Amino acid sequence: MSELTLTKVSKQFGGFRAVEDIDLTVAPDEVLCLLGPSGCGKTTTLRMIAGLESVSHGSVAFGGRDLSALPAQDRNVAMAFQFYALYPDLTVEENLVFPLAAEGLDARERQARLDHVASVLQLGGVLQRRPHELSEGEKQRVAVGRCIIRRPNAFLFDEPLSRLDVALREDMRGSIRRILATLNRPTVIVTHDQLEAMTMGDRIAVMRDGGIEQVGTPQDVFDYPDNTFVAGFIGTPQMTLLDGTCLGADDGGIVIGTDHARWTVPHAHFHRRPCKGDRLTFGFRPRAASLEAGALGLDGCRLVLSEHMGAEKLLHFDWHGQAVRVLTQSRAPEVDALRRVGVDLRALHVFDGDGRRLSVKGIPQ
Ligand SMILES: Nc1ncnc2c1ncn2[C@@H]1O[C@H](COP(=O)(O)OP(=O)(O)OP(=O)(O)O)[C@@H](O)[C@H]1O
Repeated sequence: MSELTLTKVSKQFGGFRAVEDIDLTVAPDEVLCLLGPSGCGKTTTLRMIAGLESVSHGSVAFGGRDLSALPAQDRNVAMAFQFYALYPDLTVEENLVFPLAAEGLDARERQARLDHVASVLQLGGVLQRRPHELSEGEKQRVAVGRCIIRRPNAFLFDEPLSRLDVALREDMRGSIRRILATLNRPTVIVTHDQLEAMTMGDRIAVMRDGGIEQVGTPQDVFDYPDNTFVAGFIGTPQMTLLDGTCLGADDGGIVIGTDHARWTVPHAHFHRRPCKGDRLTFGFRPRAASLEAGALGLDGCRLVLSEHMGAEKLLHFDWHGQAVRVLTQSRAPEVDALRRVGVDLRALHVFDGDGRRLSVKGIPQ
């Protein structure tokens, strides 16, 4: 099976550049999630892969063969905007084999494909039912079946689970993931839901303003965001990001801080060392911060708001005009109470003045 490759792909709508110079490779056995805020170019990228939108520059290729000039129907790519869209008057079986109508397959091959899809998706018991007689999960599986029965070169999904309620979404994330793993075709899923991207993607491409900010495994993108955009976008609750500067160096390492605090961070923490006077951004996840001691201490944090999040509380502090978030199981202080927030140095992310990561990968989280 062939990999999907995008090389320097751009899309121009009149004077507006919706997608700019995107490079991506999706392996045959891989699920890649395009994740990003509204309007960043995810759907446009997917439509260019499908051939529903022409590329302004660059190429889309399968197994090294450039398909950029081919119309959608000649690309043999399955695109599902939603996993829904079943024909209400047809049975499950008829819905499933419908996409094969134009393929000119003989009856035996059609039956073999149907049997395979019904067994992979566990639909054998409902083949003679109509959509209104199905549960939501079964409808979803039929819709997936309609995509996979054609055995396309690649699968493209746009916000596949967005119409489902929360419980079903959770359930379907797992089952679709398992189904996709058996298909051995490059798969691209567009989503603005990071949990969906984290759970369904082998890798995530984080997009912003038509470009790709970072591509990596869910773990990598979460643990080692390349820049402050990815750091702030990935992870709920959001990473705390504080403005500061490099104050110089001493025997222990690089001294970083603000007007209100200074900390020495060992040289080994940096893959690129900042210079004295450089603007920096420091980041840490709310779960890595606590009201106990930590090498990196923020004295005088004033509690603004405490939110219950099940077993934990999310505490919103104001630290000299900067927002600091702490996720804790401890009792919340009173509003306006002053507390010291502590952060383990190993959990500290440091970015330069342009928002690019300076701290090394490999710091235990
Ligand atoms: N046919 C078009 N003509 C002009 N501009 C377009 C066209 N299609 C998309 N755009 C613009 O291109 C940008 C990217 O759109 P796109 O739909 O790819 O974003 P998206 O990341 O999928 O967003 P969402 O999550 O809201 O669907 C947006 O600013 C959009 O308004």
